[in-house]
Amino acid sequence: MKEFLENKKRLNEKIKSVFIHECKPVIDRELLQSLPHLKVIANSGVGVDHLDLKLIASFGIKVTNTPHAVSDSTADIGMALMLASARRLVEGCQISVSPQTEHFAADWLGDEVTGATLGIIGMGSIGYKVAKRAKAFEMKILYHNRNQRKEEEEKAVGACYCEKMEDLLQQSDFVMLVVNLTPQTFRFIGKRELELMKPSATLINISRGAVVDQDALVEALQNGTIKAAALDVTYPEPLPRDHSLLKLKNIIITPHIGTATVQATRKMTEEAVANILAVLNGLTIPSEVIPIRCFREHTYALAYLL
Ligand SMILES: O=C(O)[C@H](O)CO
Repeated sequence: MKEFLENKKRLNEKIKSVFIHECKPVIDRELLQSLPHLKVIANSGVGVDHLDLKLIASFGIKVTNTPHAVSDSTADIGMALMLASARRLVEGCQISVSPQTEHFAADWLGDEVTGATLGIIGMGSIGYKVAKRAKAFEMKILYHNRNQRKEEEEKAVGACYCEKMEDLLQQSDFVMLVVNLTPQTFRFIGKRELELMKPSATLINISRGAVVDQDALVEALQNGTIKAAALDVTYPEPLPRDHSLLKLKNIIITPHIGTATVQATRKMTEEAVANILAVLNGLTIPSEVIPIRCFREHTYALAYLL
């Protein structure tokens, strides 16, 4: 145990120095070579686009994530962004605190989500939680899933499957992105896709910033191709202060807070610990991430095991 703690301290020192120098710990070949006893990288969160899974696997190191812990809080952020955008909550808040409040126009109107069509792109566990919430708001739900049709989930929430994403884009009042970032979903929503959307539609992104072509989004928001956007994720994060997206009025941007709740943080830690213990004890790993083609940016947590 003493040795374990000493090694952990040494690892923490190493990781800390990477944080200090680069503001994010890059898990590269050099770092992995310097950690010959590393057994598992336990990611706190579901997205692993920041990890080079093949490289890590080539060192015999396991990668795990926490898909169950994040689904409620991330689905809540999706709903919060949709409602805030539809009801112009941020603008309303600004009007309330501005000295010009008395000039508040009586025709200042938002939209109701009740009865509107929500198109969910990516019906994984977060997408499904979004659909359950949208059902309670009496929305019409469409979904597109690249891998497989989810018939059970479809029935449970009364969702309609769109085999072609184009159909979903053309019919939805709100389009919510809930896909993983992979080479296949990189810039998944570009000029063409935005042009397929209704001019009255809103794009909501709770997945990863790079899923959207941000230049095309700026253009679409400036020229009225779509009505508004609500993003919890951008590329990069945070956006440079002079970025065009930050100058637009018809956008809400939050700083990637999908999992930033007390409850999700506790659940992520519990899930990560369960994963680590399973690797240590040679048991079935609750949430192992199998290497596929992936993106790599940074990582959140490392577990150093003897
Ligand atoms: O991937 C996740 O779970 C969240 O976006 C936190 O990074």
